[in-house]
Amino acid sequence: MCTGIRFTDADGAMYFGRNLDWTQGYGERVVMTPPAARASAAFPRPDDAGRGHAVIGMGILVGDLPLYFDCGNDAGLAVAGLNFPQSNRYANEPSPGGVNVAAYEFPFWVARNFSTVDGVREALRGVTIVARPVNEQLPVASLHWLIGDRTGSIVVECLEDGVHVYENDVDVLTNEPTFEWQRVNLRNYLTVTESEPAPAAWGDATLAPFGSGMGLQGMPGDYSGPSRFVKAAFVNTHYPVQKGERENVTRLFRTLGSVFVPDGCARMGDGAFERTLYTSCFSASSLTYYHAAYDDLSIRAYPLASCDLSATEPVIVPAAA
Ligand SMILES: C[C@H](CCC(=O)NCCS(=O)(=O)O)[C@H]1CC[C@H]2[C@@H]3[C@H](O)C[C@@H]4C[C@H](O)CC[C@]4(C)[C@H]3C[C@H](O)[C@]12C
Repeated sequence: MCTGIRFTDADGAMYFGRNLDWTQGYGERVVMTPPAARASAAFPRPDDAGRGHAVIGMGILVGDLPLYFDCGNDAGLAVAGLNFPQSNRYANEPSPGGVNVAAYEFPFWVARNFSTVDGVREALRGVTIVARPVNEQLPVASLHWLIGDRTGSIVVECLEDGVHVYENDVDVLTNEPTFEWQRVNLRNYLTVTESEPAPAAWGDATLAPFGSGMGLQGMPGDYSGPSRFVKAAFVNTHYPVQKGERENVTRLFRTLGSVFVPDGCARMGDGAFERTLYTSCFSASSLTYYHAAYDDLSIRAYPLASCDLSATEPVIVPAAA
């Protein structure tokens, strides 16, 4: 399970974040890729030459290649990959003469080369996303992606008939099934409300609400993809707009906290429990990546401005003091 969200503050600046729900980590760290770094691309592409956006996020380094789970860039664009194992169909082979991107490099390709969701949407018309493993130890991960900037967010899914790009008017993504299904399913919950219900008359009996929060009776509380989608969509679209970095980071962590997966509740087929290994937040206002791990309640900040942007290869970023 994983959940991604996006929203904007009172000044229109974007905050973007995710819960990474899984059984084990991959040795991931906060990685910053400076503008001048050259990372080897899986396929020859016009964007190979020259500089790109500075990118910061959670990932692993394989040689000179940053494999991001989620990241943001110096233009305020952010992207996150979430598990999508049943519906996902990447292309098996690259398309000759076209722009090909391996699934493992997709978040980096997006954050490296684009400044806006509009730019990504436009570019994706001609892109093939290819099922290519990183190496023998790191096979293909079946994912779909949430991509956001100050104007909104899109979801990218590879289905039977190719790459789909969906406008995301609730700014939330979880896991299976498809985004289209999850968006239609929200209509099952249109009667849930933040308001306290009025007392009801049942014959001679008057039934008074127990208190506030009862309007959400019927809101699912389990940890499945559809249930987390509904809950996160409700909270994300009802949380009052905030002003200020601290207030918006709080908003992001509290919203994702509403779908946080504690240990012992979601067992996988292999017997291990999934839990929210970390929650991250990218602030496009301050260009800071924030991170909190499952067993450490403090939120650590990694400002892009504190990184050595003149470096020539991706670097692991220590938390700011
Ligand atoms: C497992 C992660 C997604 C978490 C998630 O969505 N959980 C939901 C589980 S469920 O469906 O609801 O059961 C994904 C997100 C990013 C993925 C990683 C990134 O894509 C980077 C590389 C890519 C390589 O191909 C595989 C290793 C890997 C290091 C990936 C491992 C794993 O698939 C990650 C960490």
